Amino acid sequence: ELPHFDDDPFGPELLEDPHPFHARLRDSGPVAYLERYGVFALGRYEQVRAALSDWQSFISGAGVGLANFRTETPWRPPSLLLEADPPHHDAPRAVLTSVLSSRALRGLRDQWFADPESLVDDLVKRGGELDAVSELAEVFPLRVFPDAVGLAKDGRENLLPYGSHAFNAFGPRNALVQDGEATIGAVAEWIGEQCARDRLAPGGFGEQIWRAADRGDITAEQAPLIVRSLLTAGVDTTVNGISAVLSALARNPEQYELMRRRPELIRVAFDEAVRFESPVQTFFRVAEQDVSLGGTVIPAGSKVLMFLGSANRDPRRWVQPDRFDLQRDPSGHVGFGMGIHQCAGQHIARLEAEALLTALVRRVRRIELTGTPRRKHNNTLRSWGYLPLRLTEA
Ligand code: HEM
Ligand SMILES: O=C(O)c1ccc(C2CC2)cc1
Repeated sequence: ELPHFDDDPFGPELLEDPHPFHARLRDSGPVAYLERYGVFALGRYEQVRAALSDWQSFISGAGVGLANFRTETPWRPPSLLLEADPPHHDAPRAVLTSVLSSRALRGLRDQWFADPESLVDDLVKRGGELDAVSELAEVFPLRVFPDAVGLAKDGRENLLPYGSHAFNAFGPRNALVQDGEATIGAVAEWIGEQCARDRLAPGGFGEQIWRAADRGDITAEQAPLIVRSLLTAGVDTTVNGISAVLSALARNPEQYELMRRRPELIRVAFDEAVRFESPVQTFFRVAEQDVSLGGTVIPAGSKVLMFLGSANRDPRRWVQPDRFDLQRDPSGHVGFGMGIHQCAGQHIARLEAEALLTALVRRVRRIELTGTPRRKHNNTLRSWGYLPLRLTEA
């Protein structure tokens, strides 16, 4: 018998603390049904990974939020990657894979590693007390990533509000979405303008996407939408990934010590934080045809909600999943997704985190919480709004 839940995963209680619900969902069975939204729910690693990998049965082209694009008008033209299936997905994906490849990022490594050194130096000299969200996690990505895309200097304050709204819009049209709708018009207009070729600095990721259109790899109509993907997915995610790793290190000082002794663990630390916190908590799919999963037949046309955050803490897959542990191997986590839609920007995210953590371990002996952190609620992002820390000089 299919377990039914009337919990609201997009309500304030579960956005504040999803873990008890995730445990009930996982323990209820491989597939469940959320009555409030009329969608199927996957909480276990095995089924989330299966749905992410089977893109023919679980499609993205009808939207990866609650809205079904077959019956509802999207709030913005659909993404050519995230909200597309093969074959339409193929060319835009190939272009971004090439533009954002780890080889392509080698040129950025030196300047991205230099930037946070001055930032951390200033914070430590100032006594090391800070709100790590507003003074670190929201600062560093917004200094390096827009430059790498080739954005103009002014108007960048639109990037975080745009991303927050886009991530809220994957959920139901609750208060979080309605609050964003009041101001998103001007913000979305600014974002759209920045995707035009003449706004993008030569050599940046944006202009490289336009050059792919010159080569005929994609069309000139597709180019600005692919740039829009970078602006939508490239900022809020890394801000929350960085907050997540700083929060985890502050709560586990012995892990920070270990990372200082063994800097090769820096890259593990970020992926372990992405597994542990799952900055991107959920995504939907639509069943293309009747599909059997975990002993349940999911009828064609159904929306399926994948709880990435729950899968990343499934004790059926992870030993002591609720521990932030730099000596585990976090590979295989679904925090960046899995399969053909797996995060196209994961190398960017890892490089930003590696740069910041490298600057920290050099200058800071200890990171500790100095107050009560506060969450920032979003329908899709797991996010800190306030993270009071003290950085003790090494
Ligand atoms: C900690 C940081 C990040 C996290 C946790 C994250 C998470 C994810 C996840 C879960 C997906 C899969 C979506 C799905 O399966 O429907 C995804 C896809 C994607 N991400 Fe990331 N992401 C991060 C950073 C970035 C950055 C920095 C960029 C761009 C520079 C980016 C661009 C994209 C794009 C374009 C896709 C769609 C790929 C496709 O559909 O083929 N992401 N990301
Ligand atoms: O293509 C896009 O616009 C896009 C928007 C949001 C994401 C989330 C998963 C990081 C990915 C892509």
